[in-house]
Amino acid sequence: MTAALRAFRSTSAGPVALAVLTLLAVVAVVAPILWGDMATALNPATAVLGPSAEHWLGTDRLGRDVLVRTLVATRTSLGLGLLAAAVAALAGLLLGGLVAVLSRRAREVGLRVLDAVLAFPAILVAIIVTLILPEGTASAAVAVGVAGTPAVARIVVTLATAVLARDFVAAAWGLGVGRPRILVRYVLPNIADSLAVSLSVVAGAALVVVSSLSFLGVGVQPPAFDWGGMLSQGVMDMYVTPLAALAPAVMIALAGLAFGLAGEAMARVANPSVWTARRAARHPAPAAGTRTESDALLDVKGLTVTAGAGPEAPAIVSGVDLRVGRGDIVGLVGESGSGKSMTMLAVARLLPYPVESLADALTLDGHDLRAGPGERIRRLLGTRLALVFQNPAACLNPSLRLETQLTEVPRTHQGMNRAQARELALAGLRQVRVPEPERRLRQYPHELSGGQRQRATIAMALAGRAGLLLADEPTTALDNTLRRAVLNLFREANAASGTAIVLVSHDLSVVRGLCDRVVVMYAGRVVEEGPTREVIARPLHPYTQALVGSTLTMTTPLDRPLPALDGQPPRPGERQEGCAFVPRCARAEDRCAKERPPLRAHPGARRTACWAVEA
Ligand SMILES: Nc1ncnc2c1ncn2[C@@H]1O[C@H](COP(=O)(O)OP(=O)(O)OP(=O)(O)O)[C@@H](O)[C@H]1O
Repeated sequence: MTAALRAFRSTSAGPVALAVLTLLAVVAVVAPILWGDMATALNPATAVLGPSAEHWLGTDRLGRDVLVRTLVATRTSLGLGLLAAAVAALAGLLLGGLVAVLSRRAREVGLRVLDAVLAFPAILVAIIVTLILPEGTASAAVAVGVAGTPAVARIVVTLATAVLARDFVAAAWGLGVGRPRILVRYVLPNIADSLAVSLSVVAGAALVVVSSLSFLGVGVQPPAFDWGGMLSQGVMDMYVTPLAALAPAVMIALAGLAFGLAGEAMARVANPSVWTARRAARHPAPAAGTRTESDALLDVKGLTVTAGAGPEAPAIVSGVDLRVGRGDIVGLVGESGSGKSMTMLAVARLLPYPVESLADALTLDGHDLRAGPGERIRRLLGTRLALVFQNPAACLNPSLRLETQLTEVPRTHQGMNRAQARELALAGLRQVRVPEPERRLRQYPHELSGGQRQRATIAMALAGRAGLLLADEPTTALDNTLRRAVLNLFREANAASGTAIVLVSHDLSVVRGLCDRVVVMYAGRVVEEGPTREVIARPLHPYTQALVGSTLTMTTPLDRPLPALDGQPPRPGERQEGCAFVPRCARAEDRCAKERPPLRAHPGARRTACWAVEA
């Protein structure tokens, strides 16, 4: 069973929808074979009878068994509903896709036309189209499909417009990729999940509208019959045999509801953060926020991060220990892909799907964080942990003004009123040297430059006065002067409020200027750690030596190129048994490829994982 199907079934609506739809499908296949003749056989002698042992739901005015006819009508009703949904989906997809990739002005016109058509009730449009189309059972379904097309097209345009605004599509336009290809290769795959959800709801609605047409007498024509037609006839004998109307009505409601519930379950599957969070909560772990004995502010032991669940999932981070005391400033360095960001995201419980984590210990201020994103954990992380990410756009809500975002934490967690929180936000923006801070507060994130957005997120992180700041490449988007100013701010926050900081960087010079201690990661593991000055002055691990050797310092001779480390680190899933650095290591011995060196202690509070370094 795939993860998605498992997830579908794990929702409360999923199993019900699945069971009802399966039952309906079986009935649609089997009932016409078993009772097809019985459902149409006329018998005036048994007309309009109430329920009996022979006719459980009674008979209609032509003496036909209501239960048998209701079951046999399942095939026509479901078939026509699905046909209508398929027509609406296909035509809507084509029309919506076409409008979405038009030039901006033409798209606006297309949208207004769609909105105007949508103002007409779909059933009216369906009746008009039915009258135009040649008579036949499928005509009603096609008419309902045509009537549903503008609604699907509108959904497609809305979803596609959001994708078209993303950077990777802009890059594709820039490379000269044509409109049809943009639509098929770039837009459709990225809206498929949301679209699938909408289409299952459309299928339910289409079934109801097809039945309504038959009820009104313009849909399925006798001798063919569906639930809508049966309902129409049943209503005439409502006061004698109410079940003749009730049975098809219940089936229409049941099928419509099942499609709707399937849509809801699919919506939850399309948003994996919902169900992965639930699954995480089921992992055996201590109760949320349980206090432990650890005296460190952040204590991570044996952290493993995998790209997916189960023993086969490739390990991104393996057995990382990270201890941060109150007021400590720790640097986390390593090449791109070494797992620095994943370690940070695991601590903040923000790993993206399908990445998962396990740890022997994961405590913040003595509270166990492993029990998943419960309310207590969320409050704990919200008050004691602040985050600055590499990509500032990802941290700011595009639909809220800066003022709302910057004042949220002080108002929620520090009990400040609006004016006090605004003053604090202004001071924060001035500290990070954002020009015209009053005006900026009234602006939305898209009105700021990338560097200004980054500084705003730093101001936001510092405003919360959290005990621990996780900063992932916080100065990458900034020029040299601003970089120094931001690092000074971190230093001041640390000195004034004792804020502990974990600074993720691939730039050793940034770490050297700020951090007391440095942790070096390679291929998802810690390979060296110790006091920053000591590690940089006398690196023990061959990888750290290469890293230090390739960093520009005041004493670096400028007449020679900087030494660079050849080769690439192994990717997750490609890592071998022994030391992952072996293919690039000049000091590798036989043992290194077979046995992974453990992190061993060395004098001066240092640790390194290398067989070539004397213990
Ligand atoms: N969503 C994801 N699913 C699966 N693997 C992922 C995902 N995101 C990242 N990875 C993998 O995790 C590994 C570590 O990534 P991570 O972002 O932690 O590295 P990093 O050391 O922070 O690098 P950088 O300095 O480039 O940010 C990479 O090899 C990457 O391919």
